[in-house]
Amino acid sequence: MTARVLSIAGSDPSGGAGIQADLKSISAVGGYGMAAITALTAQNTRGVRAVHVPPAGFLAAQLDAISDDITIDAVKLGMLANAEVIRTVADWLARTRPPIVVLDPVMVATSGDRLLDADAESAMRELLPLADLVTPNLGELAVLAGSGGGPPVVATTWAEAIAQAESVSARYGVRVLAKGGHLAGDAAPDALVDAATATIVDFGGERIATTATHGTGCSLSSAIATLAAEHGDWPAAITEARRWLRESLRHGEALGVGGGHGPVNHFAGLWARGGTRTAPTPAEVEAEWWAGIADLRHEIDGLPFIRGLADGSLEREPFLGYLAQDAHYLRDYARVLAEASRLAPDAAGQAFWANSAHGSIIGELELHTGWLGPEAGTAASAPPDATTTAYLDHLLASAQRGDHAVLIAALLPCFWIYTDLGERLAAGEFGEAALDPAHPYASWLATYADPGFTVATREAIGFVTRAAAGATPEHRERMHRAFVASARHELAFFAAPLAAASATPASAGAVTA
Ligand SMILES: Nc1ncnc2c1ncn2[C@@H]1O[C@H](COP(=O)(O)OP(=O)(O)O)[C@@H](O)[C@H]1O
Ligand SMILES: Cc1ncc(COP(=O)(O)O)c(N)n1
Repeated sequence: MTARVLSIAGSDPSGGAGIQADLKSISAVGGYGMAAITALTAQNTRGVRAVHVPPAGFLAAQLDAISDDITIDAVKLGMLANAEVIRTVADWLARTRPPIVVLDPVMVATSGDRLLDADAESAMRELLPLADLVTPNLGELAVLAGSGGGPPVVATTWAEAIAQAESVSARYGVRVLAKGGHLAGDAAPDALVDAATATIVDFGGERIATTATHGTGCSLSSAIATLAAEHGDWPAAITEARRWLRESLRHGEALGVGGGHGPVNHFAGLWARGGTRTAPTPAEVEAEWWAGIADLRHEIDGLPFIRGLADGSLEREPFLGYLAQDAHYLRDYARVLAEASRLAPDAAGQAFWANSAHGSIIGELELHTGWLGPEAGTAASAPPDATTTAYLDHLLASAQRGDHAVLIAALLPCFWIYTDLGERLAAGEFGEAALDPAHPYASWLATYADPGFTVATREAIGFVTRAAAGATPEHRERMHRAFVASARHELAFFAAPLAAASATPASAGAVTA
């Protein structure tokens, strides 16, 4: 299930920190993001120019509006601005008890500007026990570890930072993620410290050379809240959030946002892995693929073979020659359908393609006991011609490559084009003669319009278009190419019987797999 995550934080109009960063981070790691705004800042990558804190009552109204309606799986707390805001949030937390609360105790921006009133630090301490995890940077950790008496002593070594985190964890009964982003040196370690279980989990990592560190704390805490809701395990959530943040940090500068500390690229990984491209629905694939072979279908409709078949004027010799090639075709088509069954990813597909293989070989046998019986003569015993061989080679090669989705795309035109032709012949679209019981090929035309075949074709279209809709764009394109190649072979196949008598259509000569 998608974690529903609420950020309660300030707004950064430059989009790198605050709720803007939170929503991007929650989305990037797979959550549904919500945001209740505590404060508005006027800031960019260089610094904070002004802060406006709306009345706390309005924050309470935002929070209640959400919790009255929506199940919240995790809360991330960011900039809380002042003591009144903190108390409003604390009240709401005490009433609603969200299952996961991650507190990023934002006090000072990367630029050095204050984001929390100095007199609100004690209110922040009261909030700590309501959190499951607090994620201070070194400066914030020093404030929380201090007594509030003298000035905070910021850790200069990682060992000092861990010691401060242990004392904060023990004093406030909260897990602490100490963050080493502001440490001097080549390392940027973090550590999860839990005094209750006396455990420290270290997350090592070299420092990434970049100026794009605006909003790293916001982004990390939001990602951890989301992933903790999903995993139910803190170290696993932190490990994954850090891996994602580090990938995003590496691509921040390339965004070219601002002249100061720029944002990380929250979606760098998703974009690189194809995340910006939308997927068509199966119905859209069906419409696009069918429209894409409209010219080929139109050419098939106009072939002398199809016209002669429809009006009954087609000579017996080329008709039987066509059936003989069809018999050769069906025999190998059945083998390729069987291979599609073997490669099918699920039982439904396995059953469908096996059943189709059976139907195809039965069709071939019926041709021999019927039209191509012993009295049919020489046309019926012709070996596979070049057109039949080329079509079968395309299908057999698709089977050999072992990609089920591409294979069933190659198999589809034979279902689809035949069914469409059969339905339109039976509807009289090619003239009334095709409906005459005295038509010389009446029984053959009837097999085209077989309702069972129509049902199978609908199913085949469903299997192929669902696979295409779920495929990557590249994979879908390979499927489409195999589909179009087969449609071209269909045209050539219908053109071949009369190819000697009439000119070969231009596109039928240009068949490529
Ligand atoms: N240059 C960097 N290279 C790698 N990780 C970094 C770098 N800067 C910050 N981080 C990581 O970003 C997260 C935020 O850390 P930090 O900068 O310490 O907090 P904040 O953004 O709250 O000031 C931590 O996981 C930290 O390790
Ligand atoms: C609204 C808002 N919230 C938080 C931060 C801190 O982010 P960082 O310390 O990573 O710059 C910020 N700059 N603005």
